[in-house]
Formats: sequence, structure tokens, C-alpha cells
Amino acid sequence: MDPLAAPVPSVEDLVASAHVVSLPLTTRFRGITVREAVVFDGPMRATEFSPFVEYGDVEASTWLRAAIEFGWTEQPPIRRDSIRVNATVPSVPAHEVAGILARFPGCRTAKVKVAEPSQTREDDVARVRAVREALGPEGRIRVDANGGWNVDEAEHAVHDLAPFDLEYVEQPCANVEELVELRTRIRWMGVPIAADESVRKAEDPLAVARAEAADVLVVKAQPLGGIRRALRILERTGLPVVVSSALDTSVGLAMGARLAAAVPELEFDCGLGTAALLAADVTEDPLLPVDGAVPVRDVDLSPELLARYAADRDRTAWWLERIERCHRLLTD
Ligand SMILES: O=C(O)CCC(=O)C1=CC=C[C@@H](O)[C@@H]1C(=O)O
Ligand SMILES: [Mg+2]
Repeated sequence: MDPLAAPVPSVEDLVASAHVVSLPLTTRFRGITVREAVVFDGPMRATEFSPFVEYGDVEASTWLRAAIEFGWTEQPPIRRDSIRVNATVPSVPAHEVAGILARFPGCRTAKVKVAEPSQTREDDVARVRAVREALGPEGRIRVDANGGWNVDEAEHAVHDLAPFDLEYVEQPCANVEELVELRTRIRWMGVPIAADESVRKAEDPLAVARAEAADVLVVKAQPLGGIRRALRILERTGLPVVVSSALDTSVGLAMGARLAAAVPELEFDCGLGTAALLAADVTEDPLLPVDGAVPVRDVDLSPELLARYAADRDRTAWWLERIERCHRLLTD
């Protein structure tokens, strides 16, 4: 039994407090235009369960553990009450970049999606160039390939993108061995590597640090099983951290902000500004970036918005069954 695991409420309690929503996005992101999520009225605060629909139950049950911990238990002490965030730029054509950045007022850092399978390296270069032009020389730019390159492709891409002055390249290749190889090859270019999927989807989230495959860790509260587990992973690796969202509603973003607030040292801006990519939310007071930061606070659910964006009957039934299966995995 994991000493960090919060007691699991009954499935009846979970289902009774669940609201399944379907929120439109402003821009297509990781192939979706609608974000489905479950938010709960937890006894401590509103909380969220939103593993992507294609994830299996074992992976999704880790996200449920996080939801329960946040909604049903006290949280670790915080060290800051506001978190600087990056703008998140989906794999849009270069001419749409300025419009996206305008949704993230005051953000000095932008994370740019690259390596989209249907696009070319020239598309990536054009998008990153447009971001550099918009942010000016002081801006910080990081790119995220979501493991989309092999080592050679990644080396060429970093070579082409380095002139725009990259803060780091996130998950350039899919696995840890490739990251190690790439890290050796690009060391002379001075572009650090950040690991995301190699932490949040790995059976052993510490493997990437042990292999010295990355310079920075991207951590997300839900996929890592909650704030306490994420903090424990960070403690054990000692690497600098970027806390990021999973394209959550403002409720999940509040969980992420809470994690970012509890981290001992936070030198990088965090990927928690993504409420700006949602065209609708579950609260009247969303966790949108203001002056380049989001506040660390709980979020009040809006009954009116929950009703307006409620998922249809079939999707609601699908999510409630998923909760039941994940609950069984946590209690068996
Ligand atoms: O980090 C950010 O700026 C926002 C979050 C973000 O990019 C992601 C959220 C959810 C799923 C992922 O494909 C993606 C990521 O890979 O980091
Ligand atoms: Mg990522």
C-alpha cells in the first residue's frame, strides 16, 4: 500500500459528485477540438478527472487517484501564490501565431508544438520564427515534439531551430535511449532537453533522470497520480521542473498550480495557461493567464456552465463507466 495514496471514496460518492462536460477548444490541439472531462464537487474542493479518451484503464486510474487526492484531502503547504505561465502555441500555420499569443497576455515564454506528422520541418521553422518575431529577443521559446522525431530528425530539427534561441526542446524523441543519444549529439549546440512523456507515461518515472536523458522534467499532476506523488518524484530526481497541464479545465489547472506552488524551486515558467485554449470552462472565474501568471486558488464550479456544457447521454454513461472501472482498479 502506497503511504501517499489517499483513502478512496466509495464509487457511489464519486459518481454522485461527478459532472461530465464537453468543452469546445478555440484551436485544434493534439488532434482534438472538444475536451471531455469529469469534474467532481469534492468535500475539500472541486477536482478533475480527465485522462484523454484513448487511454486505457490502468493509465486512467492514476488520473483518478490524483482527482481523489485533490478533492478529498488536505494539500501540502504552498510556497508561492501565483505561477508564471507560458503561452502554448498549437501546430498552427505561422500567420495564426500572433492571434494565439494574444490569448496569453503578459507571457514572456511560449511553448511551440512541432513535429506534427502532417507537417514539414519548414512549417515548424516558420512557426517558431513567427513566435520569435512576436516575442522579441527577450522572449523565451521552448518547443515540444511529443516524441515525434527519431534521433537524426531531432538532431536536424534542433540544428534548424537553435538560431531562434531555444530554452529547451521537450520530448524530441519517444524513448529514453534516444533522448540519451540525442543529448550527447546536441550538447555542443547548448540546447537542453526536457522529458514529458518519458516521465508521465513511463512505468518508472525516475528512469529518465537515472539515465541522464534530460536536463529538465515536465510534470503533470493528474498523470503522475497527484500532487504528493509528483513532489516525491521531483525530490528524488533533483532536476529543474516545469509543471504543465493536460489541457485541463480550470479545475485541473488549479491542481497543477497547487503542485507548482508546492515545488521547492521553480525557475521555469509553467504550462498552466491553457484555459486560454478553451472556448468554454466550468467556472465563471477561469484560471486564465493575467500579466503572464495564474493565481494559486480553488475554483468554484458554475452549475449553469456545467449544465450548458454537459456531455450527452452516451458520453456521460461512457465516462461514468470509466470511473467505475478505474475505481475498481484502485480498490482491488
Ligand atoms: O505545456 C503546455 O504549455 C500546455 C500543455 C501541453 O502542451 C500538453 C497538454 C496535454 C497533452 C500534451 O499533448 C501536451 C504536452 O505534451 O505537453
Ligand atoms: Mg509535452
